[in-house]
Amino acid sequence: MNKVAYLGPEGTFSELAAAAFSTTAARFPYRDIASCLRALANEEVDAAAVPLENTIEGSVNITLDQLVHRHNLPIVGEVAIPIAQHLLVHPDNVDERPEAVYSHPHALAQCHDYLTEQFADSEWLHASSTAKAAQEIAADPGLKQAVVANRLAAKKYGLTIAAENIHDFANNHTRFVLLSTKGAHMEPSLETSRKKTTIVVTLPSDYSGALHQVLSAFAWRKINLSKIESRPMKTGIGHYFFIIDIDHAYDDVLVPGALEEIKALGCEIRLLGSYPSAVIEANKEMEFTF
Ligand SMILES: O=C(O)C(=O)C[C@]1(C(=O)O)C=C[C@@H](O)C=C1
Repeated sequence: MNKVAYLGPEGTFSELAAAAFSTTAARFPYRDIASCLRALANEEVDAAAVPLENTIEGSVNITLDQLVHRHNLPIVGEVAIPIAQHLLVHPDNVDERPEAVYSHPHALAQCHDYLTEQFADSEWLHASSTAKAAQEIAADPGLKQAVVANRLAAKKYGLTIAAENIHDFANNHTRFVLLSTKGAHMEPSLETSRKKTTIVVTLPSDYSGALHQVLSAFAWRKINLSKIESRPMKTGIGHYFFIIDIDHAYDDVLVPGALEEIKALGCEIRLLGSYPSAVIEANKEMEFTF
């Protein structure tokens, strides 16, 4: 893989994930997740590294919805990386109380308890990414705002860490997926024996027990599912599809039979990918490549 798109600017968690997927690929920052996926669809890049789910805040809906409704971009790898959120301030403002806290909405949500305790009276402002907030605050000390971002962003934009590890739960990880239409794959050092398959299931119609029947096809074969989530089909209230993560490869002995059984029930199945899945533990230094 030569070029990988990520949510920029430099210093986001997405850039850390892109570097974890490949230490050699050139990293290309984009202004939002939809632009990363468009760049891949338009073949400006060979791959995109985008967040899918966080242990504290849950799914990144924009990624799920873009993958289901807008594109046909296969998932070729997954890595869960540790997320340590810090409070950063401009070095000129270390002795002042910040007038607002600025960051990506997911980062603010991961620090909700801390921010409620420390900054209940301040405004919490949304940025397009953690590093974007850091970049803007670094450029204008007059703003007197604090930023929630990682250590890499502090270093890159010359901000001071005023408080460390402000996320509300210790085990904070975000799952990122690598998407590619060009046969890109993740760093061999990350490859584990764990394989996962993600499918989108649409039920034929809303009748009692429909989802139960789908789940039974997995249950009696003892196929473990690691996630099931309903998302709106965007066609009307009460219309949902299900995104299901299966803890096995697509061609694993019992999986094809389960999927055939679900199709025989009249369900539509779309494969989003079958891929190796890795976890980087919290004690591993993530900024090693920068
Ligand atoms: O803003 C960033 O640094 C990102 O990479 C985005 C993002 C997200 O979308 O959840 C990624 C990981 C963290 O959970 C917080 C923010």
